[in-house]
Amino acid sequence: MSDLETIGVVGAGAWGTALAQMLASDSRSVILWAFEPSVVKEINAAHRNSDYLPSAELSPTIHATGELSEIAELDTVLCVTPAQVLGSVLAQIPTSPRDLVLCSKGIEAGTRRLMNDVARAACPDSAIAVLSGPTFAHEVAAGLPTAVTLACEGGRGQWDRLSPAIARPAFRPYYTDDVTGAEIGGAIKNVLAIACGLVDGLELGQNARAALIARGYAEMLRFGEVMSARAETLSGLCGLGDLVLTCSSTSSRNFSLGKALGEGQKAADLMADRRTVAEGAYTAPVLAELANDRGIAMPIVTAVNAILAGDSPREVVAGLLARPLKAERGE
Ligand SMILES: NC(=O)C1=CN([C@@H]2O[C@H](COP(=O)(O)OP(=O)(O)OC[C@H]3O[C@@H](n4cnc5c(N)ncnc54)[C@H](O)[C@@H]3O)[C@@H](O)[C@H]2O)C=CC1
Ligand SMILES: O=C(CO)COP(=O)(O)O
Repeated sequence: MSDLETIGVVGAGAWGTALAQMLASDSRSVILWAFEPSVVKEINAAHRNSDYLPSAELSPTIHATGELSEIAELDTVLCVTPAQVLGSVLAQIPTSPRDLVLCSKGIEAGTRRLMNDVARAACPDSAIAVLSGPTFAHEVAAGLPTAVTLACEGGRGQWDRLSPAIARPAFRPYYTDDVTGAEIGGAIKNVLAIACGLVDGLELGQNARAALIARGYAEMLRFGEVMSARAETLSGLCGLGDLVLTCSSTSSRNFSLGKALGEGQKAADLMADRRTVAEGAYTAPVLAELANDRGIAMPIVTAVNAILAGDSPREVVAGLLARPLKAERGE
């Protein structure tokens, strides 16, 4: 048995399972909470999670559980549930872990809260950090080189505790204390990835995709400024880095959702009975509402939201292209 700190991971979808595998790569114990009893059983019996991360043979030092009380006693807990259920899952943890590292990417519908606000309300005694960046789960589970932003609200002191627990030779966190910026980058890029998938599905070409990435990034910067995120954070791994990854690959569930919409499938059909999460579909409506209320110009986010609500992709794109010409920056 290793004498390294045991780390908790809440959520055994693709990303929670991949993070558990990465953390266990130095033979430390990881306790992984799963929502479905069948997933707990399979991880403990066969070291596999065939529902959510079929590519990986998991480390035997990963112990799965369905009891959140097993996690509550640990000092370091990574939270990797879908964004819309983070609050309800954390509310069931009996005590506040010392450090909660948030890895979900989204904005809570209804309350319009970022994940750090959701977590702080549920676990007021925990110090919050955000781990976000360009990270396809199957690549991290395979040990491929990956870099992330680790935003620590507790500043350098929290970073000094967390970075040795989380960094591995092929997994490099970079420090910031801009928790809001780290969260905004991850939430918005999912919506923009749907837009880039739409461009692919509609066969609008690679120029259009590059234009969407650049103009989408301008929307991210405008939103970030109003929310007091730092532009330098959004230019890093958790913003531009993740935008480039997810806007360029069908490995992204959000990109694939957009592509299917562009090819003519209906959003309601694509979302029905979906087991894996495409967070951008939940973030788009709340982000469009926030942008509208605060007077932030976010035409691409608004367009994605309209298409998810059933509008014709071709008509929405025609509307985007017909907008008045303007300066590239500053309006
Ligand atoms: N998959 C990836 O490559 C990455 C995902 N993320 C983020 O991580 C978060 C989780 O995504 P994935 O691990 O990919 O999930 P997933 O799409 O692989 O699986 C869905 C997860 O939701 C859980 N779930 C469903 N209903 C639930 C409920 N009522 N209560 C609690 N859990 C429930 C399932 O047990 C499963 O763990 C998302 O916010 C996503 O944006 C972030 C970086 C990379
Ligand atoms: O966030 C991700 C990679 O950084 C995963 O993207 P998707 O959720 O679109 O698959």
